[in-house]
Amino acid sequence: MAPGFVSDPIFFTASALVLALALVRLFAKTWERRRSRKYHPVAGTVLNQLLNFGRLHHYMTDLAGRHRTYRLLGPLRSEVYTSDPANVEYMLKTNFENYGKGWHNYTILKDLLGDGIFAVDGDKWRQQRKVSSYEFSTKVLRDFSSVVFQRNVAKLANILSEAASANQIVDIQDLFMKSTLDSIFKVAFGVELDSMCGTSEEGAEFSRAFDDASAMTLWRYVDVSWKIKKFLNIGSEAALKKNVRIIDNFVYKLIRRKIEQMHNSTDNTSMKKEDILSRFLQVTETDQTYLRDIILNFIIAGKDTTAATLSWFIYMLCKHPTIQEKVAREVKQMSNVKEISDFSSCAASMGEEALEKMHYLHATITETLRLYPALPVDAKICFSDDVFPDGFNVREGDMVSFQPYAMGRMKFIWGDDAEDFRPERWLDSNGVFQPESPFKFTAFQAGPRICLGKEFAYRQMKIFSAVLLSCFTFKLADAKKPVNYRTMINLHIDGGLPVSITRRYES
Ligand code: HEM
Repeated sequence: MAPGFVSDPIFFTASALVLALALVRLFAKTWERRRSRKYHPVAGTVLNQLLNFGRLHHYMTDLAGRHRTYRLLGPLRSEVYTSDPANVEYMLKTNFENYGKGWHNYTILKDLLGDGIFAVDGDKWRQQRKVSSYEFSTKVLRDFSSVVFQRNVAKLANILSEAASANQIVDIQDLFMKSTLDSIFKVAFGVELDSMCGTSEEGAEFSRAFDDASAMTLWRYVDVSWKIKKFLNIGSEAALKKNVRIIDNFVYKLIRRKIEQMHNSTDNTSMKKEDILSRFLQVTETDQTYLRDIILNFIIAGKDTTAATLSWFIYMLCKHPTIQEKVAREVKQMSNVKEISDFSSCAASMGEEALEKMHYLHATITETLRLYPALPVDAKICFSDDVFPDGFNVREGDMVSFQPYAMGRMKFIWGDDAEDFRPERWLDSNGVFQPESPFKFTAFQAGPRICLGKEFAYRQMKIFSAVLLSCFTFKLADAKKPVNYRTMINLHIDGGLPVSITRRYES
């Protein structure tokens, strides 16, 4: 037999030994590396979130006060929560590609939001972002939406004026929800819903179903048994399914009507440019499910966020009457409204030029968003092992969230008066608004996925508040009743905001 290495027992044993040693060293090194990795402190478990569900953001703020970044352990994954601006910048911008909605968020959000911009990553996101950003930057949309906001706030002022005459208490949050729903429907889909004046029972049913479905979708983040419930069609999942059916019926009807209008229109070119839905219809007319998803995402973006912020804004002004007066004085001065003859002409005086001069109003809205951000927590999934700027590791599959609500209350970010409502913190010595880093003031997110409707939202909120504060003063109907949020995707006031209204003008 020819001498062969394999048949030599000494050589064989030596090779096996070397290989075994190399494997042991590799294993030891990997183990050592793993062991020496530092992870953010564990502050509790997701069970604690469940137990604190009704006061979830208070609970998370308490934890953030103890650890800038912390972990909560869960049965399936670890959850990392950060309020550190350096970490936020890293995940939203520096290493953007490594943090996204991921499969986890997608499965939770899918039943309500489908494949809409809020739920997806990658090409689906890029395509919707591109078309929507173009639409939002056009002057046509800006001018058209301002007119819609002015018309809707004039309607709202009429309702409030009647309530003032009758000494009636109104739920201002409910009215804001309806008027912003009307506005977004008109701007995005060219449809007059008129839910504010109550002419559409169907619209009211849709709005209710949408709110409930949004609360049940958020519940999935803390309810580990949601998939079983969905399979068995029981409890919150059965209710979610029912609400989604109401939403779908409404939206599909809207899409079919729009397609019909487009087909019947003789002047097809102008028809196609009219609203955001028409624009998307040009891209993907046949896929109605995809259109349904796009629509619902715009509704959730445009309705709840703005209405909730306006409600907290009025709440803050009721708690701080001197600030309410100061805003009203600035609005009067900058808009040149001498007396209120009718609400439509008052609204028409809130043009872009006048609004731009209202720095104190801008600061007061921004201060509201600092303490009451419409999206209190924002979760991403980490796609591969990573190290945050604070030196701690995050693992592939971890859910990583930044927390606008908790961040707005952190002394290490805003100073000792972090919890005080103080619009002046946003103004320089000449009273000019000074923006903050979006990684510190995270209400609109930051980086490539920063809110697309930020300018749109500010314009709507400024037009609404300028008109309402020119015409009325607001007081809490019951100053002793505690005001809290309802835990859901957006930060709504639980049970609404009942206020009494007095006219600022002679009737
Ligand atoms: C006070 C009002 C608003 C606030 C605080 C706000 C905040 C936010 C936040 C935090 C995100 C990131 C959400 C995520 O992680 O997916 C976002 C995204 C977005 N917002 Fe807003 N938003 C407001 C109003 C609006 C309005 C009025 C519109 C449009 C009508 C709008 C359109 C969008 C869109 C399309 C996105 C998705 C961007 C993307 O993923 O690329 N937002 N907004």
